[in-house]
Amino acid sequence: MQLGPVAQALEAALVASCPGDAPLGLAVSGGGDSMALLCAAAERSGPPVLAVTVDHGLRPEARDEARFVADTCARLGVAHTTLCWQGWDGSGNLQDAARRARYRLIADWAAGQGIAHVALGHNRDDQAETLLMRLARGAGVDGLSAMAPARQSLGVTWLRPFLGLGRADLRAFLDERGQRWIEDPSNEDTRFGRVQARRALDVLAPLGITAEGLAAAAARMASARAALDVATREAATRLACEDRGDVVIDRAGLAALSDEIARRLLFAALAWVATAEYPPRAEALADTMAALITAPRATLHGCLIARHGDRLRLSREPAAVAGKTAPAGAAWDGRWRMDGPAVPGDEIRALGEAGLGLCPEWRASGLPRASLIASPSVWRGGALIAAPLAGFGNGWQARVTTSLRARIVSH
Ligand SMILES: Nc1ncnc2c1ncn2[C@@H]1O[C@H](COP(=O)(O)OP(=O)(O)OP(=O)(O)O)[C@@H](O)[C@H]1O
Repeated sequence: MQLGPVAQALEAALVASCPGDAPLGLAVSGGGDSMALLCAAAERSGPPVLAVTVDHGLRPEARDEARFVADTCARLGVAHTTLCWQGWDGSGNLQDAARRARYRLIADWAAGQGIAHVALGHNRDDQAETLLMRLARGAGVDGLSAMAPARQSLGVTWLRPFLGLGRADLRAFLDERGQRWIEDPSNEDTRFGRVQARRALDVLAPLGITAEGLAAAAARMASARAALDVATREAATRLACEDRGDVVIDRAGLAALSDEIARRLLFAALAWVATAEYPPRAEALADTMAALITAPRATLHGCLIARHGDRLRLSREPAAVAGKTAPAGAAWDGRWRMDGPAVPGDEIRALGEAGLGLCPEWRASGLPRASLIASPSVWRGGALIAAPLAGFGNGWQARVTTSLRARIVSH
């Protein structure tokens, strides 16, 4: 039997990225895109398919929507789970927090089910609208890059089989099957940037600016971004080295790089040292680098950047970690682990000025004072037990669990 474009797209994505016998997770909100995903996956003969819906508890209808997906799954013979999110602490952007929580909840669910691949319903129109919204914010290559058809994060490979299909194609596929979907009322709310972008696409059509064309441009941006990542990794290998959690960069080499690669290298180094999810703003970085022409040091993004002869050293800013604590067995400041003879109640903290004063051998470490003050140390009540980077190991070792290189993949 000839497969239609929707089934074909799913098939192609699975052949490209998912082993033939692996179970497949589906993130199904009940909207047209993910309902098409559900129907197409249910029609395949192959390994088991499991669907999941996140009820963010933010709209009264959300519970009914999850029920609608569950009922449809029952009819199609697909196992279904609803996950509830109650985690918003009221801080930050609600949409962003909900989105992150959704991915986290789905990833945990997938791990619990032994599922390594989860498909999402994003389509070509989403891609084009995102590009327009990012253009409005003056985004560069990274921001204008298309979503990847397959991407690893949170221990899951996320698949987006429908990036080459339009929203209308997916709805037509559902109509053919008499399958309903939920129309999100916010899709008509012109206060949302995405809805404005959708309307703008209609206006742009006479100029020949189409979702297809914009999606193609976004794909080229993604390819350019990948090339920039390679160049940045090469620059990092040549010019930068990790030194016990700090990054040391050759200043002359950095100055000889193109602005774009220098910025990317510094972004990655700052984000690695500060375990920050996002890099600092480009303007803030430019101001800081200009200040460092005359000033010996500057702070940015929770990091201290200091000139040491012909090198720049990026280290954690002591003030940024002064109040951070973690149990001895846990990660500290997002990237440090302390291994040693722990007893219950032992705590990891930044060494601090006072702690450094208890480490007479610190100069032998060769690390600057500021790096050591921000370095991890073990405390038992008020007593310093170990400060491995400051020459007071006492049977303990400090190790960084991430790498600068891994940070230089901007997506
Ligand atoms: N509540 C939900 N439960 C399960 N899956 C969901 C839910 N919301 C969205 N998804 C999945 O994510 C896909 C994209 O949805 P949507 O465009 O609303 O996400 P978004 O908030 O824009 O996030 P992104 O930044 O990933 O695009 C859907 O097609 C579906 O596969």
